[in-house]
Amino acid sequence: MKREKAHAKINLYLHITGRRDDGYHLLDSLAIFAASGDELTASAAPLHKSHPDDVTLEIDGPFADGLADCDDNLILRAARSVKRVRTSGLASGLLLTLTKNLPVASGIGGGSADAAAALRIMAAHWEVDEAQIPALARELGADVPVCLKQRPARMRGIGEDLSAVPAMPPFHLLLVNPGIAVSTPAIFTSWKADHGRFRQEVELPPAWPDLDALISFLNRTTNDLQDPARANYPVIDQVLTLTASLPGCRMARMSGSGATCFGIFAAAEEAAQAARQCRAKGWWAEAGPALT
Ligand SMILES: C[C@@](CO)(OP(=O)(O)O)[C@H](O)COP(=O)(O)OP(=O)(O)OC[C@H]1O[C@@H](n2ccc(N)nc2=O)[C@H](O)[C@@H]1O
Ligand SMILES: Nc1ncnc2c1ncn2[C@@H]1O[C@H](COP(=O)(O)OP(=O)(O)O)[C@@H](O)[C@H]1O
Repeated sequence: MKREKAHAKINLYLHITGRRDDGYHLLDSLAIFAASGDELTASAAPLHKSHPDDVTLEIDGPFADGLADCDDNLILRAARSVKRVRTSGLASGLLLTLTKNLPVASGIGGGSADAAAALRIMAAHWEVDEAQIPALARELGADVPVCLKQRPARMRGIGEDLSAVPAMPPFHLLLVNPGIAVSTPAIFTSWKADHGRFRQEVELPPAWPDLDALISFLNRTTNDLQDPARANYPVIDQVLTLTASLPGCRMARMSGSGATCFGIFAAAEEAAQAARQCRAKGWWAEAGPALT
């Protein structure tokens, strides 16, 4: 049995720097990963001639219902991509079980992280040239490449142009989602309708020696998708206001196209206490170390 964690991706900042002819937006974003995540387990299964993907997917966990209407899970799309590039026949199929711990359509790339985890598992299980995996990831979605390694990275292009970032100090993340699913394309469209202006790329410092340095850097950045998301979903304002007010919170911001917001904390216990207070509002909230 093989087990892979599909960690939540957090955009610490997200600037829109341009737009391609196909409508995709060019980004400059600093992505990191949280301890929270989905889990994907795989075990070998007999081959079924009738099953086109040689993969069977079962879904459990607290947010499994959020995928009930999804007729083409990114994990199965990843399986079909791998099938195209496999170099040999199969000795066995795969039974995959996704434990869906992350809210769906929530700005923390859960589906992308699941797809990347599936690519890692299937590349190891079947004979696949590792060098082909990044191209498959790019085809599956703009956020999938960064989720392959799950390490802090600067994302440019539409997300596929990845580069290393200065070392980060350790810190703790609070993730809060008020229970609404947000459509990524709709938020990009709202940004445009709101006359969003393209930004210059950010200049990264050579290092962030401590959390104060990281916070003061982040305070000079923004998430360009936050205002359009807040305008569409006022509850995001409530999440940001509460998160920012909780003891020990050094900054609060929305991730990706929302609605999940994050708080940055120096101390684990303060982040854990903040999560309890957010859960008392009926929101999903988790706290844990940032994977810096
Ligand atoms: C906004 C971000 C920031 O990391 O995160 P999430 O909110 O999804 O977590 C990502 O760029 C989302 O990546 P992902 O969710 O994989 O996007 P895709 O499936 O490739 O694209 C969905 C749709 O979003 C829009 N899109 C996506 C990425 C991008 N750079 N520009 C875009 O305009 C397009 O309308 C596209 O049709
Ligand atoms: N394994 C998966 N987990 C989550 N969403 C998935 C998955 N497979 C397909 N999807 C679809 O992808 C969309 C984006 O989901 P997700 O990655 O959770 O959000 P976001 O792009 O906001 O970070 C959802 O609307 C869902 O229908």
